[in-house]
Amino acid sequence: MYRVLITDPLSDQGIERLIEADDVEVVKKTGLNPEELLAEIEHADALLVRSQTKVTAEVIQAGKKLKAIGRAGVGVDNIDVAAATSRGVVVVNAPDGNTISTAEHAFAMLIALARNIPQAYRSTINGEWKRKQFVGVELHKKTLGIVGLGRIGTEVAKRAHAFGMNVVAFDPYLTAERAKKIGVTQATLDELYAQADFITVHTPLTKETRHLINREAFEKMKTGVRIVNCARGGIIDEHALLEAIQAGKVAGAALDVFEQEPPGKHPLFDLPQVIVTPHLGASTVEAQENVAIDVSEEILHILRGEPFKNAVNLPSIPVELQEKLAPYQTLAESLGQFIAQAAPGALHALTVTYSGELTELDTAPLTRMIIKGALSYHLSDVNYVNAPFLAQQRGVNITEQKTSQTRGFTNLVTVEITTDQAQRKVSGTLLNGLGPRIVKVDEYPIDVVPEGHLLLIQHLDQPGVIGRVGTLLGTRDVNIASMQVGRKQIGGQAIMMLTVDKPVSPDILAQLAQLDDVQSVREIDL
Ligand SMILES: NC(=O)c1ccc[n+]([C@@H]2O[C@H](COP(=O)([O-])OP(=O)(O)OC[C@H]3O[C@@H](n4cnc5c(N)ncnc54)[C@H](O)[C@@H]3O)[C@@H](O)[C@H]2O)c1
Ligand SMILES: O=C(O)[C@H](O)COP(=O)(O)O
Repeated sequence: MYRVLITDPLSDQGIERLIEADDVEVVKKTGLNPEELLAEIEHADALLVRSQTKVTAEVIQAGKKLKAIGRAGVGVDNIDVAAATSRGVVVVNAPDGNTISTAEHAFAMLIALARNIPQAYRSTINGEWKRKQFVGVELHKKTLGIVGLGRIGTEVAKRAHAFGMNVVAFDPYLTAERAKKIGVTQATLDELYAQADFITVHTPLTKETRHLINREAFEKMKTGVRIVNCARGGIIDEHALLEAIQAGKVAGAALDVFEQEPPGKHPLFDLPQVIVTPHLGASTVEAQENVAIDVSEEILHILRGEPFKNAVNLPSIPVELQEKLAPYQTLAESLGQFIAQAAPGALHALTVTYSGELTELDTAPLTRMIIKGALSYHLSDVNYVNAPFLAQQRGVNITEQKTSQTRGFTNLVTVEITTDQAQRKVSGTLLNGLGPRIVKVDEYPIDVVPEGHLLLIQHLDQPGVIGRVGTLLGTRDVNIASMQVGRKQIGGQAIMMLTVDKPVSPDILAQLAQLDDVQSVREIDL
């Protein structure tokens, strides 16, 4: 039974699939203080949050069974993603479900700002009738500057067009083709500042975007510009915004998000030009249901070991590619496990070479499986998420390459490692209908199913050596299920690969290594 802990308010309809799942126990505990969260997380297999819960490294560390963190929404800045990655915890979000709601909210804020709606409302219900004071400006024929033309920025652009606005956009990843398709003028930030009557930001909060809109930026803007932030507090320097409004440079600002949330009594709130909402961008019935459904499904997939798509700390793999790579996963992982056990010493470098039909695919996910397999021999907490991170942390040099040399196989994966004591190579293939096979170890051709208990023995190709190995194992009650011998030339270096029915004890391994003409013995468990 998987325990899924939910610590922020989520739509009940949205989490129905989790509640109905036979293998899941849902525990809803909102408003936990940090100590309570640390206590609860200890028993959770998955954690589901919105933007309120701060999922710190300490929380992730305390989650001894934690496999997944689901964010019912877009921004993951309340989650220490790096800490999750290093612990092998998958972080998934729901990037699409609240796009429309947030774009509509940003547009609502834009109109409210242009027409002083919140200020006029407050004045009117207080018994005043100040028609002159609340004269606004039209959006029609004005220029809207959009900083960050992703999902939400693009939806805002569409709405701006409907209102007859010119749209200029800055996004470092915006191509000329995409700008043309959306109907926006691509601009540098400085050009955008110089042209825009309204500026709305729709970027994530990152090192680059923190205080992107600062004092220098305000200086480059038109006098009378109006600013909207429904993305993240911190993208706009609130202190610089306050000064720019007081100086008359900025005519008004509409803010849904703040550097500190909740912001408490903020100096910006004393300015009549500022209108605010309490982080409501995604707060619609529809968006909350969408994101909760999306993230619940993702969590179920992760817990059940099924494919999932919106991982924040894993590269996304298109479904068609997932389907093509799926049959190779076992081969990839077992080649990694095999090679790590075949070579003694600390791993320095691992090179994977793909050939045959695999050269046409994006093989990065298979390399990840190989790294996982190789590291799992040395480390206990390695998984598909943290394997490349752990390899990098330990200074292992990973190389992936492709070659047209097929050596007669329709597909071939070769893994070569260098440790501080040895260098070894193993090649495997996926035989149509028969599954994975190891077809070469170093330069010796063999044919072995990569599973169970294997003995890899390096020896001299001399009469009697095979018999001596067989006799020793037999007398020590170790049954040999299969045996393969590979050699390059008669009487030269050779390898023996045995599949045995049970693990072989260290003293038997030591005795095997002492036999005449036997040079080395490695036990490999797959
Ligand atoms: N107020 C809310 O309730 C609410 C709701 C949903 C999303 N959001 C926030 O809105 C933001 C955007 O969400 P989205 O779904 O559109 O994300 P997205 O990833 O689709 O788009 C973000 C865009 O920002 C661009 N970008 C990144 N760095 C940039 C930079 N330095 N300058 C300019 N552009 C840059 C990216 O290229 C991308 O196109 C996120 O921060 C998200 O957390 C807020
Ligand atoms: O990044 C998001 O998805 C929004 O900020 C929504 O946050 P919320 O789930 O706390 O409303």
